[in-house]
Amino acid sequence: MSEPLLEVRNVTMKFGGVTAIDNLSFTVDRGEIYGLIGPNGAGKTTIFNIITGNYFPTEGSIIFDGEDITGTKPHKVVEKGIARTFQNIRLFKSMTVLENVLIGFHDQIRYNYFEAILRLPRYHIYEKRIRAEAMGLLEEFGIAEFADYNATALSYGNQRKVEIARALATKPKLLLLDEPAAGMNPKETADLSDIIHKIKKDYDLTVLLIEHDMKFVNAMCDEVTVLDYGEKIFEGKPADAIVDPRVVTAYLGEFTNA
Ligand SMILES: Nc1ncnc2c1ncn2[C@@H]1O[C@H](COP(=O)(O)OP(=O)(O)OP(=O)(O)O)[C@@H](O)[C@H]1O
Repeated sequence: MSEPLLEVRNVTMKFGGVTAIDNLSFTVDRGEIYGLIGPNGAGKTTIFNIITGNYFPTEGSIIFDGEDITGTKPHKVVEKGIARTFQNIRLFKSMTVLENVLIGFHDQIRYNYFEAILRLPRYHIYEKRIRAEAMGLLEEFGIAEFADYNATALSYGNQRKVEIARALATKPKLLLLDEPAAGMNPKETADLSDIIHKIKKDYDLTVLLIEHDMKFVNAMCDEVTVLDYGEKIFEGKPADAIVDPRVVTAYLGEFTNA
């Protein structure tokens, strides 16, 4: 039986006179890969920002794992088990690939400041364990050989993998991916969808993703919600979305080449 992990309940978001989200509700079940699609400006990123606590909705609520998390601060949302990646990759440019992933482990570090300064045994034990876990993630993503490279020296596709690895380091139950395939070539996109399927299984994840690439959505998602001007115009299987007249009209035939 399906069990809800994330519920977006009657959410409205207004920015001055602009209604970015209009009374939106949808439910993401545990273990699902759920897609949020829609033309530019439809409100997809705004919904991510509400889920992650970056925006407080004008109306409505966000229920995660049975708890109302509406308005919870972003770092607390991460602690509750929601991690995200961004439309424009956000890596620490002056850090190595490994250091970027280590940042994701930050919240789990159980030694205090003095132990760190004095380099006491507990510090070393945790540091070693965390580095091994971070390297394990890089291996899983096939980028361990670049661990000591500067993050920005990697190809776009590999930088995206580093960003997802960093999100996974926070041990999320729900992973939010904002246009993960944007800017990738077909080979990188195929590679990415294999990885998302694999990590979903290995880490017992639920995934909510925003995407424009309908081929990718079709290959990835169990279910989709289509937004247009902040309103839900379709909910169901991706294969049904691309033949739905309201969806086709909203995209003005963008799918014909998908
Ligand atoms: N902080 C903000 N202040 C004012 N308006 C905003 C803000 N954030 C988003 N909007 C507006 O809300 C609407 C939805 O934007 P949003 O970025 O969520 O769309 P999107 O579906 O993610 O688009 P894209 O595919 O281009 O990323 C747009 O009209 C946008 O201009």
